[in-house]
Amino acid sequence: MSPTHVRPFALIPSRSLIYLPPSTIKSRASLSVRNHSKVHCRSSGRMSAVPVDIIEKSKQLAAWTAVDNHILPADKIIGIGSGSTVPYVVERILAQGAEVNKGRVFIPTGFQSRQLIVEAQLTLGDVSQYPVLDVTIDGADEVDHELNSIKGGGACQLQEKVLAEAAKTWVMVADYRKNSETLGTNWKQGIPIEVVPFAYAGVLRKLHSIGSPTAHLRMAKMKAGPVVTDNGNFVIDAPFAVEQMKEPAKLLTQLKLITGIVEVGLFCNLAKAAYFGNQDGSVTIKWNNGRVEQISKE
Ligand SMILES: O=C(CO)[C@H](O)[C@H](O)COP(=O)(O)O
Repeated sequence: MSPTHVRPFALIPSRSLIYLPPSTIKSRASLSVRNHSKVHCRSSGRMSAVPVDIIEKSKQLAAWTAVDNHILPADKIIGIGSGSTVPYVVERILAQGAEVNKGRVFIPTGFQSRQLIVEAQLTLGDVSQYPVLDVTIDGADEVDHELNSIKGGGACQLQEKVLAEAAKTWVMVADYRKNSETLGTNWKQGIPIEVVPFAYAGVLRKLHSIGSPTAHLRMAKMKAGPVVTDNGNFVIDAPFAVEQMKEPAKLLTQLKLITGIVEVGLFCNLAKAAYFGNQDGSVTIKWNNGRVEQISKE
C-alpha cells in the first residue's frame, strides 16, 4: 500500500469519518506536486538525495492524517498555516465535501495560505473577526521531543503564532526531516526573528552579544535587499548554541524582551500534537502528553 492509501482515521474508531480515496482529491495542491528526482533541503542548504516524490508523499500523509484526526464536522473556524505541507491540509479539507465546508470559515496565517483558501473557494475570514479558532493546522521547520518548534522559515511566524495561540487545538504537520530531539539539530539557519525595520541593526548587535554571533538579516533571493514579511517587517535568522536551544522557552522569554523584536519563531507549549510523514509511508504522532504514536502502513 502506498503512503497515499493509508487510512489514518481507521485507527481511531471513535471518529466516524468516511474514507475518501485519493481519486476524489482534485485541488491545485495535488496538481502542483512534481516528480523531480532531487529536492533542495532548506534546513541544510544542500541537495537531498531523497526523491521529491517520497518527501511530498510524507508531507501529504502527515497533513491528511492530521486533518482526519483534528478537523471534525463540528469544527467551524479553522486556521490554515503556511509552508509547503499546508496545501495538502487544504486538499484533505476539500475532500471532506462542499456540504461540511459550506458552514466553515478559514483564517490564514499569511499571503500564501490566504491564496490557498481563496483558490479552493473556501470562505475566508480574519483573526480579528474570529479571535477564537476551533483548530489550526500549520507546518514547522523543526519540532523537538516536547513539541517545541522552530517556525518562520517562510517568514510567517508572527501571524502563525497569533493563530496558534487563538486556536483551541494547534497541530503541526511536517515530513520526517523536521522531527528531532533538540531544536537546531536539523534546522541550522537559526531562529527566525521578525523585527521592526528601523530597529534591526540594534537588535542584531544585541543578538550577537547574547549568544548568536552569526545572527544576520535574511536577504531576499529575487529582490535586492532584505526579505519583507507580510506585516512589512524584516527577519533576522539567529543560530544559538545547543545548550540554549535545549531550553527554548527560556530563550524565547529572553528574546521577547529585546525592544524591536516583534515575534520569535520559537513556539513553546502550544501544540497538541505534531504529525510527521515518514519515508516508509508510516506516520509518527508526537502528543503533548509525551506519547509517541506510530501509525504504520498496512
Ligand atoms: O513556519 C513556516 C513559515 O513561516 C512554515 O510552516 C515552515 O517553514 C514549514 O514550511 P515547509 O512545510 O515548507 O517546510
